[in-house]
Amino acid sequence: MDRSLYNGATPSAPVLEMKDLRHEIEGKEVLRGLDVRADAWRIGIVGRNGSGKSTLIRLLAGLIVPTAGIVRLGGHDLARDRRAALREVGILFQNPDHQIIFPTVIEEIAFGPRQQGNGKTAAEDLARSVLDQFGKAHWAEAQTNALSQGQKHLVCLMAVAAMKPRTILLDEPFSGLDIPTRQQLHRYLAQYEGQIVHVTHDPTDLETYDQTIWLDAGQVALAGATADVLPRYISEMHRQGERDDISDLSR
Ligand SMILES: Nc1ncnc2c1ncn2[C@@H]1O[C@H](COP(=O)(O)OP(=O)(O)OP(=O)(O)O)[C@@H](O)[C@H]1O
Repeated sequence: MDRSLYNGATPSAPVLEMKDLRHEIEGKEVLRGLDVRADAWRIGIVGRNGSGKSTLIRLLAGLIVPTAGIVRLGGHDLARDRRAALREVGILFQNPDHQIIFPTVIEEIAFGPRQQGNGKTAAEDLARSVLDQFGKAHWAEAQTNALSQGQKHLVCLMAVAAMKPRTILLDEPFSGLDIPTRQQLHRYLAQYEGQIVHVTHDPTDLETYDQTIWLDAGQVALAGATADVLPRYISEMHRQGERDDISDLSR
């Protein structure tokens, strides 16, 4: 893969770094002292519902400021350095309807490059080249509201890719999609030359990933090579599935 295109003058992946990272929401400590360093091109974040995954993704993207501690991506504190954020990071959320704002595909994809300072024609040229790269040149004038959910996800991915961030953060982007659509979107994602940090509770999403961080109740249960972390996560999830903690209202 030619990673030099993606703001990546360096051949190494951006480093995710957390030092005693803490975050409270409405008085509840959602993240409780995370100390992690991960530096692969493909990083997964797994954990049960409510373990703090989405909060961590928002902190990494700089969308929220931590209550205490340090969180950096590629050496940047993105909550404080919004210019770097625009260049370094793109984020894909679970629901594409919350992300798509323009009536046509080309306008949607050209929006990010416009925000980055490109003129209208240059931004549209960039958008067309991304559509071409994904084999979707014929989608340019399509109405975004007429697309299927899977197609909308792909438009969001292309819109993020058009900004060429070094890192794309994915927050459970494929939940609710059927298996063939998920497989196809995974193939498109695999083509991305930049770094991908993918939050999911589904370990099958991460089988090909290099490193995985497992969050449990706002703390790191385990972090390291996916080949080590994932089997232990799966067996613990099965063990917990035998119990009945769904009835526990303190979670
Ligand atoms: N806006 C909010 N107000 C109150 N509590 C919140 C808010 N956002 C998150 N929380 C709480 O913070 C904790 C972590 O939530 P978060 O969404 O980060 O977890 P998650 O691992 O992404 O969960 P899921 O897999 O269900 O999306 C949960 O207990 C949640 O109830």
